[in-house]
Amino acid sequence: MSLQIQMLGTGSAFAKTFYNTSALIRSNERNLLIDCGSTTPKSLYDIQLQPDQIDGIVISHIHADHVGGLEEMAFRLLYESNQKKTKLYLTQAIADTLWENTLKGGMYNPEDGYHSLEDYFDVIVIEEQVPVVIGPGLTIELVPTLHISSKPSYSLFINDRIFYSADVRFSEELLIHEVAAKRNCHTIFHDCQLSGQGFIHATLDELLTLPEHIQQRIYLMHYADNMSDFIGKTGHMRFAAQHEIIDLPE
Ligand SMILES: Nc1ccn([C@@H]2O[C@@H]3COP(=O)(O)O[C@H]3[C@H]2O)c(=O)n1
Ligand SMILES: [Zn+2]
Ligand SMILES: [Zn+2]
Repeated sequence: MSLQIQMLGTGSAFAKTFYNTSALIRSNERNLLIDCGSTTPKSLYDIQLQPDQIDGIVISHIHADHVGGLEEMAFRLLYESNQKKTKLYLTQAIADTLWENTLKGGMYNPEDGYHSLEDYFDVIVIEEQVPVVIGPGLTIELVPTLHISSKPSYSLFINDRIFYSADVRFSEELLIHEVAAKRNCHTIFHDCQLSGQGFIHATLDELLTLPEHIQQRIYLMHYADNMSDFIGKTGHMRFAAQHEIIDLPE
């Protein structure tokens, strides 16, 4: 069994030199996409991966840098790949609003029989905080975390031992108690706002308050275009690089 994560993008919502933060989990020939932002299809194109080679997409929350590429993925599967549907893993809270408030504008096409999310995707509604088997050697669990108040938003545990924050505010409780102490995650992918106050994202200054043994497990992602100004200033944490493939212990 092998498990790898390839960062398709490591940029913030407004980054222009990095693609939107999104990752490809590669496990035993299966490809699971975490989020699909507006620039994710171009990143997949760069690594020569076609939409029909993606086995599933899991959605953390509804912001364009995390779901803005779904329309293209669905249309290309439909019109270029023989009406193939990809699996879309999401919670009920996300399913309730993704179609109605984000995708319907471009994708509602009753004339041809396209009325809902299910007409484009093989929708798999998953419970919060319940691990779901994606395939042999791969489980994911979506845990609700705080990003924008009143907007459903999730971080992920992969095989219980890898934490992927998606977009979250800094939380010592989450990182020190849940991720490090309780689950003993060996690898952590965390969003990082490099400067300014972190109203809705964890800032670098906040992450630098974590103990060294936790920082050592952290790859920083979702950073702005001025990332290079911060090389050498991230304590024991590393920047995840775009298209970098990281081998993960299972
Ligand atoms: N209350 C908010 C809401 C949004 N934003 C900015 O918009 C971006 C949407 O994608 P994101 O990756 O969550 O980052 C958000 C902020 O840059 C913000 O700065 N404050
Ligand atoms: Zn984001
Ligand atoms: Zn967001």
